[in-house]
Amino acid sequence: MSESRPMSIPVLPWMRNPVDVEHFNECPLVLVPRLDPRLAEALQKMGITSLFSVQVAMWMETIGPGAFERDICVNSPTGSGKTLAYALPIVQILSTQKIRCLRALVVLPTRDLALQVKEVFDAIAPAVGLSVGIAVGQSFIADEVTKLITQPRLDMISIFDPEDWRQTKLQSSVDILVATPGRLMDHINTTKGFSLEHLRYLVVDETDRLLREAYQSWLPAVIQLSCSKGLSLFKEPAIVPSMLNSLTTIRRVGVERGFKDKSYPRLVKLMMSATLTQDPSKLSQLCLHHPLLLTSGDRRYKLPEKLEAYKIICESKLKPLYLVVLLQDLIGEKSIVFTSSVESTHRLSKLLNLFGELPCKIREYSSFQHQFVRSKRLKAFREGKIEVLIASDAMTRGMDVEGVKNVINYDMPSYVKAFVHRAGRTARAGHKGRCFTLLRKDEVTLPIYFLLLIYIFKVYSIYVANISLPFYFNSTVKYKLWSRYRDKRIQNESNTKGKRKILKLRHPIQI
Ligand SMILES: Nc1ncnc2c1ncn2[C@@H]1O[C@H](COP(=O)(O)OP(=O)(O)OP(=O)(O)O)[C@@H](O)[C@H]1O
Repeated sequence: MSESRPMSIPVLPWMRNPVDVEHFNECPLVLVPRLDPRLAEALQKMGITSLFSVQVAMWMETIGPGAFERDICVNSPTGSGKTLAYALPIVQILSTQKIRCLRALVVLPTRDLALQVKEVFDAIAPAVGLSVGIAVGQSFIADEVTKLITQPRLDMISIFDPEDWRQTKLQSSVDILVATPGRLMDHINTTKGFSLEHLRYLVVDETDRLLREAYQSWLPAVIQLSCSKGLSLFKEPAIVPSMLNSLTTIRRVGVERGFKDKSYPRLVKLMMSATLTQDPSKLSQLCLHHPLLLTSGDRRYKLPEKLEAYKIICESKLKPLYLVVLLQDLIGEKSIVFTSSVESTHRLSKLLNLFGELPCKIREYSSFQHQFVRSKRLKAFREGKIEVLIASDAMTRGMDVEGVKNVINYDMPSYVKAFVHRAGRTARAGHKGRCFTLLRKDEVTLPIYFLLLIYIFKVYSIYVANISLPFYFNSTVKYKLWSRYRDKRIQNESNTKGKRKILKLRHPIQI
């Protein structure tokens, strides 16, 4: 898809020698060393028969010789299986200690994403006797408290003594908690018995987005509350070389320069994103210990292997018509149409439904709707009852919907990251997918001085978190001619009802 280019932007020292997960081949479950048979069975029930590269690499750095010694940052493409890459080793290692208390916390930016990740944990954790909880906004906190904290049992005849109640140490009834930052802080500040003192693993999924958005400083609170001085409640099982059998790790085992004799914090941090930030000021908030970076290939952002990217050049005022023609051609396939804002999502959805000629169900998915409506629409989209979702960027990062064949950028994303996450809603888990981007002429050919400016900025800047899409698009994303559209013409016909006005294009649609 894109030629490889060495990282030319100065980055933190530990980011300069990443482990390339592409060194690890996909590994059948039967060959995954030390995988708990009960987990293997649970994975097979999910239809999973082998682990992807990033999952194998994570396994080596956690269950293998890496032995969770270091904090791990994963920057691997969308749809490459990052969720299971962290969920599997955490569930396996927690299952080796028979004790019920909150030991793993997974934080995600949105409620829908948290619900999606909880489903993955629910599919594997119970198989090894672990309990998973959820803490997300827009649901009753009281309901969550009853599920997260073991309330002392008061039998019918005992006389209730408030002193007794206070003496009874409220216990966590979950081992793993999946949460959004806002609701997590609610529990930290108000829920009796909610404690992070035994926390061992902190996963920050969609790290760059979470670090960009300030949420009542949840991160320092979690790090501070979980680093209790006391000895850890439980010791990790010592790993003797014989247990490692075929487990290998790309990097040298053992502590590298600068970390000798440093005590290992109990809290292991796992950072996951397809567009991991390189901003030192943001990464410093994580207080990473001896961090290891896992990437895929040597490009900063990588699109899924089987993604086909197309651009359609058209005038702004004709965009709705081009979109209609495109959707007519993609009938029967699940598509997500992205716009640049919640308002334009709302307008475009209204317009397409007013048009009424498209034989497919089109719905809006944005923060204009209440969470309940959004969850219902997402469920209908997963089930195929809705074929086209008109969405804004905020709603879809990380969203994993099986069978999405097409992503259409109705408005050009302003940053490469947005393009990567939008396009990443398709071509997931090694499947094929297509990404169409409607561009105006001026959005395609950047004035030469602007290209020069970007180049200079890239060469001398400390880090270029977001370069503008046209430059990236033209210089790296290869696109193919969408032949079916090359000689497509839209006839100029307006019917009496005025419902439909199709303009004749002065020239065939150029791609
Ligand atoms: N080993 C596997 N074998 C088959 N399918 C898998 C495997 N691991 C994950 N998947 C599937 O791949 C899809 C993408 O997984 P996941 O959502 O974890 O990707 P991701 O890297 O987190 O993507 P994003 O960056 O968009 O969040 C999911 O539908 C998941 O069920």
